[in-house]
Amino acid sequence: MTAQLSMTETPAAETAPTRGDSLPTPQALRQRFPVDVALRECIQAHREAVRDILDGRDDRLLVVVGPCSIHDPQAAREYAEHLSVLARQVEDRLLLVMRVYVEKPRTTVGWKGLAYDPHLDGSNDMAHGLAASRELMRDIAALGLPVATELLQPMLAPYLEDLLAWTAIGARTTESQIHRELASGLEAAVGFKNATDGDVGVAIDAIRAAAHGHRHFALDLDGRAFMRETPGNPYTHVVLRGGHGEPNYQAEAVCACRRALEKAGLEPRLMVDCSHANSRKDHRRQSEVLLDVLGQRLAGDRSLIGVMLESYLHGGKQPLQPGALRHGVSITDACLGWERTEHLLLTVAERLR
Ligand SMILES: O=C[C@H](O)[C@H](O)COP(=O)(O)O
Ligand SMILES: C=C(OP(=O)(O)O)C(=O)O
Repeated sequence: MTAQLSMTETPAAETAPTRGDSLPTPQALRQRFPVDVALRECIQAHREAVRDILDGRDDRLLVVVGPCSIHDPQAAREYAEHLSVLARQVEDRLLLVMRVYVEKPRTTVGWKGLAYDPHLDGSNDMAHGLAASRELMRDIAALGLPVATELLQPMLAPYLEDLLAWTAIGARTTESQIHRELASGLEAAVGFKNATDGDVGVAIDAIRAAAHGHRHFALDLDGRAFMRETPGNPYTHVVLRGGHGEPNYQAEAVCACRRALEKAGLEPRLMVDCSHANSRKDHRRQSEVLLDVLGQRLAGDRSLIGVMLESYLHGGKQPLQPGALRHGVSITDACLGWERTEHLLLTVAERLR
């Protein structure tokens, strides 16, 4: 049995946190990778376009598409080049927004993303990771592509939020008050995933919480703690991602979600994530999910405002073995390859015409 320690007996090693390297402030990185007036207007236009879809003023389908995670900024740039060409080809029916996910929530432990460990070797060079993340997002926005990410660590928001057109709060954090507060102050629209066990109620609660103004603990652009006052974010929606291996993209589940939103007095608008439990983690099944959702939409369900796809230059995934990585293949969840993605989105756009 372990004896209880009194406060004075607590060993120093247990109380003193380990200090690592200091990090640049959000302001320093914003100065290093600035957003000029033209780009600010472009990002503003991207946000407006997403809001118009959420408000039903624009009947295009919102498509959040891109790698499960970014581990190689060069490959992500290549992907963005392809996507920006496709975005123009389908822009009459689809609004393509690129997933630029630089943080990954893990079920237990694992690589946590470009912002944390950009060299993929456990060195956790976060100063470089933050810079690489901001620079990449800025370059992608400058290509004319709206940028989406999942905000996981609230301290990262001030480094990136001025670049975002759409943000996810993930299945593991939708129930977190801290993430709902964060969402309430974002200018980008926010999709709240249902929980990993499939519970959609927590995402509906999150929408209500984020619509409210909050006062919460935050860091300002100079890295100082302050009390942040948020106006509340009316541009939020549910993202159905399935749960515990069971999908929830079929008409019955979509209808149940729509009814639950209406019952709560909320706008019935939702996105389907074609990956994760909806594809039963088999990337090839994302096409099947997307085509089913398209069928529901064509049958008249206008609450389905968008879809999410995990897609990269090449299909599948690979283990993280530094030095032996294949170019453009995911090191987290398996993705559709570019050719299949392009064919699928051209088909969807055509059918929506
Ligand atoms: O989208 C990515 C993963 O599903 C999520 O980050 C959890 O990953 P893990 O279960 O491999 O840790
Ligand atoms: C982690 C993700 O999804 P979820 O939160 O649904 O697991 C993701 O989209 O990368």
